[in-house]
Amino acid sequence: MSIIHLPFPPSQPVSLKFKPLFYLPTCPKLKLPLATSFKPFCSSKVPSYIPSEPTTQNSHFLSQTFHSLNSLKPYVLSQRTPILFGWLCSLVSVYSLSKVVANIGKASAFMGNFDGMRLRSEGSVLALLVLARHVASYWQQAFLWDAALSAVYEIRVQVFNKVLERDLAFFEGSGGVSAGDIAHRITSEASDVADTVYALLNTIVPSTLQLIAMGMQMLAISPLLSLISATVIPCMALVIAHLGEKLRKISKDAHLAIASISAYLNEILPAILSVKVNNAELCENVRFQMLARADLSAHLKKRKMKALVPQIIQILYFGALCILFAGSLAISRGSFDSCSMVSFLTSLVFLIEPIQGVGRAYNELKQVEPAIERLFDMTRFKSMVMENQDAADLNHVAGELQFCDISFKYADNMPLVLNKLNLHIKAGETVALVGPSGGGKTTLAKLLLRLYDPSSGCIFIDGHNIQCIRLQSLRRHVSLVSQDIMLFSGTVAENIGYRDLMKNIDMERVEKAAQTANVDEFIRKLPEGYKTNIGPRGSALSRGQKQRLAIARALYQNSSILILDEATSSLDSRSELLVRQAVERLMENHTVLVIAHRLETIKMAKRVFILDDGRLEELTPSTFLTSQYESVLSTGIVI
Ligand SMILES: Nc1ncnc2c1ncn2[C@@H]1O[C@H](COP(=O)(O)OP(=O)(O)OP(=O)(O)O)[C@@H](O)[C@H]1O
Repeated sequence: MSIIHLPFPPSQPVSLKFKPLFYLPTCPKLKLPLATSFKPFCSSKVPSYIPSEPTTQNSHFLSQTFHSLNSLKPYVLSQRTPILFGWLCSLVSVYSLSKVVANIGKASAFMGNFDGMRLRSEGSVLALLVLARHVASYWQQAFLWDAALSAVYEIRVQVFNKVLERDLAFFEGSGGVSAGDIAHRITSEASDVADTVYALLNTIVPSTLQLIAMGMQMLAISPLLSLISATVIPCMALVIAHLGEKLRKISKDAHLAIASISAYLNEILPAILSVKVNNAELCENVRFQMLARADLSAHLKKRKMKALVPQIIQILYFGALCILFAGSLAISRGSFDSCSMVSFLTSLVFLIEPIQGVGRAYNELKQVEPAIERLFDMTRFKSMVMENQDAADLNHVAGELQFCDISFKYADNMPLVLNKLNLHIKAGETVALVGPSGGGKTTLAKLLLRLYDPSSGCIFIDGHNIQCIRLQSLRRHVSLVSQDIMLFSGTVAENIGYRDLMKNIDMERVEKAAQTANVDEFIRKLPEGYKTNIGPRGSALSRGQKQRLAIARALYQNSSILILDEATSSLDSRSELLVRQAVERLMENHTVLVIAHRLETIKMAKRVFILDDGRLEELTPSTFLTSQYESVLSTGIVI
């Protein structure tokens, strides 16, 4: 292993469980290892992979608990049947336990009198009762887990559904939430919610039943002793509430720390090629160590607190038990027999058990509150791209496009990307958009698909304002072949026929689209032809093959309007020819808005527009190929 020599003396070892690769000084604020060369990442705080969230720390902790419980309520109520069965089982379990407690005193008396016969019969009754308690307890847990996991299944599905409904702005831009963070909330944090729902369900009825049953037993034996025992409960409740609140705050940091790791990994692993070619392994290692270190510290704090809470409760519990035990002995002298004494103390032990259970459930709820907030936060939003109530479906679209006085900026504090832009494209026409990088070409395409709405101005398709067309209908008639090719894990056929993934993919149409896109020959050479899996994001394919597959998908969709955001990177001449032929066929019978980067593509267009600084200017093909050719080149078109 090579040793990395850093330009400063080693100070503090990175105290992780694995062997440290190198030693780094500590970032004082965070107690994180800091390499001077990586200062940008940790000059003041851990790199943020999740956007800062609205802080709710000032609101009252009980209102947060109610808020969290309110969010869970409809999902838990939908699981009434297993919950009721679980609670019925808990009734049987508690009934058996109270009988055990009552009989155990009698059994101890027969044991003292050496009455073998009575002892045997009482013993078998006790054994049956114990068995009944365990069987009922098993079914209680099985039913309540069923309810908790099913409720979280419903939550997951609903949250993911809402995430899909969110505007594109939620996922991109400087305030965008990273895919890793969303994945973490829906997977790991939702699992924590299931544990809490179970703990709550297991507490509400079973613990209350046990508390009542044991309390009644005790009251029947000695009301005075029971009253003294009852004073312990509010004291323990106060301590548990205080510790629970502390745990909630610590848990929030732990949730954010692990979500940051997840977001980071989701960003870096798909870009592993860039990491390798830039020799950035060391840099990424340090970045990961910083995030892992922050997570280590946050989780250690949480675990320590979680370990401390039961200890404090146990000490209180045993302390109270000892005092009560001594008190009971003193008071009981002469007031009730030893048999009642055994029953009273056994009831007391089983009375404290549900109190501990309530404490545990409360702590579970407190530590999962941040996860519940983060999960449901994604479902509370007001969409910026709204569908009009009277929006209509378009059955047939010829493809005429009109952009009228379109202005747009991504946020109020950002500059205009498009500035009073006007463009008219006739049905079936191919128009090329060229211009410098960042000129707003992709933004214009996003507006046409209503991924964003313009700040002012209107877009018309066949004379219909797109704000009056149902979103589904609009996106059925407008297809996008994006520069970032959007392929998924799955077979070639599923990728081409993506639109019909939930229906029956029409294989005849898939093959026709593939032939038109010049990709059929290649597909047939794959080990399983159209059934070959193309790997994550189509990683088993070359760039040219991916592009042609994306074109085949657009052809399969058969939309009247196509937006082709041409990839900037050049291909070898054969692949280029195959892609160009595919694009040419794509242009037949479609209205095509091509964001062009190659001269060959530009030549295919009927009209060429340059989009620069938010303004649009038409270039005639003759001027484009002569006098303005150089200037267009200098604006960033790759030929
Ligand atoms: N989600 C976003 N949030 C904020 N600003 C954005 C967002 N997307 C793009 N921009 C900004 O809007 C401007 C136009 O971007 P756009 O992607 O439309 O340019 P483009 O002409 O397509 O560039 P290229 O040819 O490099 O793809 C750029 O300045 C860019 O930084």
